[in-house]
Amino acid sequence: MRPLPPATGAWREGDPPGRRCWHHAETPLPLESGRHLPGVRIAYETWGRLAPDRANAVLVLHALTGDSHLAGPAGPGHPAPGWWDALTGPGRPLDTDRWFLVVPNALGGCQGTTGPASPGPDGRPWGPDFPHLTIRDQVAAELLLADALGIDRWAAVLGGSMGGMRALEWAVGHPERTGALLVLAAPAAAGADQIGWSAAQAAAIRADRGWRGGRYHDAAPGEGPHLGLGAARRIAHLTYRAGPGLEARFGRAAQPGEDPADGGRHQIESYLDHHADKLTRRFDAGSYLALSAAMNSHDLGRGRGGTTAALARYRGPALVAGVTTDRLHPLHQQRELARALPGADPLAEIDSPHGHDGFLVETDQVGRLIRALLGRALARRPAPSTP
Ligand SMILES: CC(=O)SCCNC(=O)CCNC(=O)[C@H](O)C(C)(C)COP(=O)(O)OP(=O)(O)OC[C@H]1O[C@@H](n2cnc3c(N)ncnc32)[C@H](O)[C@@H]1OP(=O)(O)O
Ligand SMILES: N[C@@H](CCO)C(=O)O
Repeated sequence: MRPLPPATGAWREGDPPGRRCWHHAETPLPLESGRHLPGVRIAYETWGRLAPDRANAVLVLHALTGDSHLAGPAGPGHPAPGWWDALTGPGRPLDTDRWFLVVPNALGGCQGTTGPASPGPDGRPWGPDFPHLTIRDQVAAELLLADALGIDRWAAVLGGSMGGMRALEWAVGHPERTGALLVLAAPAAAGADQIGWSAAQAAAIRADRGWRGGRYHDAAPGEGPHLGLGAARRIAHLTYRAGPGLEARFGRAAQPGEDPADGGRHQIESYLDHHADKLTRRFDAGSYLALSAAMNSHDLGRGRGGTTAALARYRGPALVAGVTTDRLHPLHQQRELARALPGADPLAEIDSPHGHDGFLVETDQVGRLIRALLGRALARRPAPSTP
């Protein structure tokens, strides 16, 4: 058995609290663009115990503004509570008595992993000089983390939205290391509609005077591009929810204490203000743009002879699910994935009025899918092994 490399999980001066960090210091990470990213740090968290044969490791991949905090409350180092908290723990779908869960913050992110706010080669924040990233670059970094942890093959790789894109790239790019695959609310390739919504959000950020061409990380507190990021979140949040669901929830109702006939807000306006305010307190605008660009780069078929040929590379067990009311990554995109993946079950539908965010909100339904997929992963494990 290979020992864990000594640097793994070591806390270094400057590392964020509440996470383990792995530093890939030896060589710069080669990127799809031809550029190289030096000094990559991956922040990650784990739950459960790695079995002696290392066959129970499951990689769980977060969406655009998520991070490594899969479960647990908000607290020092964790600006938000765990995004699948209800699904994680002993006896839960992500059963920590059985599985060793590894959750990295994506490359380009802002919760510990190297991103635009991280120090660049001159010691100052990268800002606009941070290299363009693709989903494949993010997976390349996660591959290095897997190597550092001594995990040759994940029992399963799971993810939703941007996490689903990375899960798909793991399966297609590294099928021998992907034991089973669960993809939620993600497409085989980003389409015009998604790229268009993303462009509107990027324009909102860049229009903010505080953006300063992306060189705002040294600005005084409160002088960053918060207004632009907030506007981007409002646009994005509408794509994460469904029109009829918002209609049923808010209709034309006035925010209590305000009168829309006299310049006050409707409830929906206040609700979007709230989500914008929350995000600007926990997220970096440069990361938002870098990760959005990575999502726009997503195309499984690029350089692989097209989507169908790419998906045929992965023959392991797979489950693909979409949300019935998702207007960002509509259900037909997941249906195409389920049809083209040789080992996939028929498309699973998450029945929800909440739109794209259903993969975060509908925990009962998502939990059943995770149990089904991990049940198949368990059946494929080479030999019994307890953590
Ligand atoms: C659970 C978490 O916070 S996850 C944190 C990390 N986040 C991620 O990884 C993914 C990003 N997260 C998200 O996208 C979202 O937070 C989701 C999908 C998890 C939110 O799902 P829901 O809980 O269903 O959100 P919902 O749309 O009902 O919004 C609830 C919030 O809106 C607020 N709200 C509702 N109506 C109004 C209104 N009229 N005016 C102002 N605020 C309002 C609620 O008070 C609540 O505030 P809180 O989140 O600060 O407690
Ligand atoms: N609401 C989620 C969905 C993105 O897919 C997020 O902010 O990460």
